[in-house]
Amino acid sequence: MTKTMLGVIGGSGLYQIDGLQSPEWQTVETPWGAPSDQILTGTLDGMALAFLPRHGRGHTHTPTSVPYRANIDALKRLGVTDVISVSACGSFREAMAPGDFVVVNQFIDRTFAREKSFFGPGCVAHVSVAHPTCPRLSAACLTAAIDAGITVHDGGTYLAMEGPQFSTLAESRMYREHWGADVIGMTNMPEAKLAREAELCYASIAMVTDYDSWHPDHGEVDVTQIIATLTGNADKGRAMIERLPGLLEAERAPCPHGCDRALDHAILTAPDARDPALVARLDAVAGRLL
Ligand SMILES: CSC[C@H]1O[C@H](OP(=O)(O)O)[C@H](O)[C@@H]1O
Ligand SMILES: Nc1ncnc2[nH]cnc12
Repeated sequence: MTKTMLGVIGGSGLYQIDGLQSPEWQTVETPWGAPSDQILTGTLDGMALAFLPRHGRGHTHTPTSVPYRANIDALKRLGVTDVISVSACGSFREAMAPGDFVVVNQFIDRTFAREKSFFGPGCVAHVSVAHPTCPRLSAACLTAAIDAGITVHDGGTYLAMEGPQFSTLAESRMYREHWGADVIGMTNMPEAKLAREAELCYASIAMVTDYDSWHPDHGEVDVTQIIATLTGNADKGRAMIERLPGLLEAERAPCPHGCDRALDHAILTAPDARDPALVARLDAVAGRLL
């Protein structure tokens, strides 16, 4: 049995968390370059936790420039078993109102300018992302949010766009009316896909900050308004995270949904045909099998 270690990736407005015992900002190097920032490690109610601000402290990374591979590799390298992704998002549903949380369980990936896999020529792998989030970890987040008094929606489809500009009105209407998306953001992809490749359980908690541009009564998206909503609700995210150690097993049984075994039958390249340099870079992500 492995010990549970939580990894929290904080999105816009969540650049640090308080209340950790033995907090330490650590520099982690990876074969994929530097993560977005140093990683804050410590314990929360006896459970090891690593926190990484996705855009860096000071918000220096754009959604496109976030080093997604380095971030996931660094968390895995530190021993993280379960990743909680916290993000801001726009809403396509009247009922998913600003300030509400959504436990995302599906994605439509419309990003196109990012490295999306740890694998490549010389070590080819195909993992399933049919169910891209971990139901066990998502259920714990849902309970934590309810316990923290947050209005939270159980399940939702997150459309990941490239950005950094927000959507046009026509795109917003198309995603909402024809594509069945519930929320929109710029960062959960390829993060979720990479977490699956790295055999990490992944849950996504999206905080609604706006109604994108489709809503007749709300006008267009305005980043000032988004930040105001985020700032006013930042404590909710922290309150949810604080409750997670009490809801997760300290000693981790194999994930009932197989997240931690995602690579079992995924690597296609024959052992003698593998590129040694790529295999070396995969030490943290796929060292279990390579
Ligand atoms: C601050 S508005 C746009 C920005 O906010 C979201 O970031 P994150 O997902 O990291 O919370 C959105 O995806 C954009 O990157
Ligand atoms: N409407 C929106 N579109 C894309 N990303 C967002 N992040 C917060 N609100 C957003």
